[in-house]
Amino acid sequence: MKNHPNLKLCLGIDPNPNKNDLESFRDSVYKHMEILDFCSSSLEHRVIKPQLAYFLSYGSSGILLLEELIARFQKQYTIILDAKFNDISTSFKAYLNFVFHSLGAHGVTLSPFLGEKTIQMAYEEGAKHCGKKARSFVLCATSESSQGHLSFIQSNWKKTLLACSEIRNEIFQGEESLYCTTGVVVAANRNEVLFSDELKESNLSVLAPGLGVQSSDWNVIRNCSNHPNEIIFPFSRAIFSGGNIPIESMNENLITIQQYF
Ligand SMILES: O=c1ccn([C@@H]2O[C@H](COP(=O)(O)O)[C@@H](O)[C@H]2O)c(=O)[nH]1
Repeated sequence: MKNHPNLKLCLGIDPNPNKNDLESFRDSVYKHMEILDFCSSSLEHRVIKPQLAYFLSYGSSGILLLEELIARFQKQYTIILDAKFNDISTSFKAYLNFVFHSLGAHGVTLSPFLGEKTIQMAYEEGAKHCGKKARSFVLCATSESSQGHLSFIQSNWKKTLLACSEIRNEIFQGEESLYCTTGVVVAANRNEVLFSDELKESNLSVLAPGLGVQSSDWNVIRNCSNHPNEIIFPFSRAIFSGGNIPIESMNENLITIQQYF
């Protein structure tokens, strides 16, 4: 990590206990928090990515726990809510209020399906609330995607990159210190996009999920060491295993992964 400041390890918060009850979920969330407490001084880049779906599945009790987690770690960490939100702009504004105002997260993942206006809103709202700490990521090339009729959605990834970088240039008008707040999701197993000239020239920040349990080739991290973009690699199950393993094992997993950075 010290040698490659563009590469950032992100702790993915996906609490998913084997037992399907609120008490087990709460225990799992608190185990994640224990590691976050422990890491808040030792990790060089402190980025976390809570997956909204797991919290939502416990209704209002899950959301209360998410609020607690974000309030507790908001200062030490950059918090990206993995929610993949979008809607028409009036409704999307309410999603953004939830992320940046009610929760106090620093960024969100969003779908580009409804067009440029909502991407602009997400990038602007992030910078307005969190300045340089903001990070919002538009889905571009995901770790799972259609191989059938719907593959057209992602086959135009170059246009997604172009749209995002043009929106960023338009919003920030050369204020380059804010460029890092705007990004795209390009999964770590999407080499054709991750190592493309288009992505490198875009200067967009990259959220690259898909390592850990989804792929065993963690060398992609080292292969990115000369990449010009900021690349954030989230690891969830490979560290926390949904919260189903002892804290000591989580720590060991984290140490193994850190060696790749
Ligand atoms: O393309 C994508 C976009 C998002 N995700 C999310 O990232 C984590 C991955 O968890 P791991 O346990 O590290 O595999 C999860 O929350 C996904 O919803 C993704 O995997 N791929």
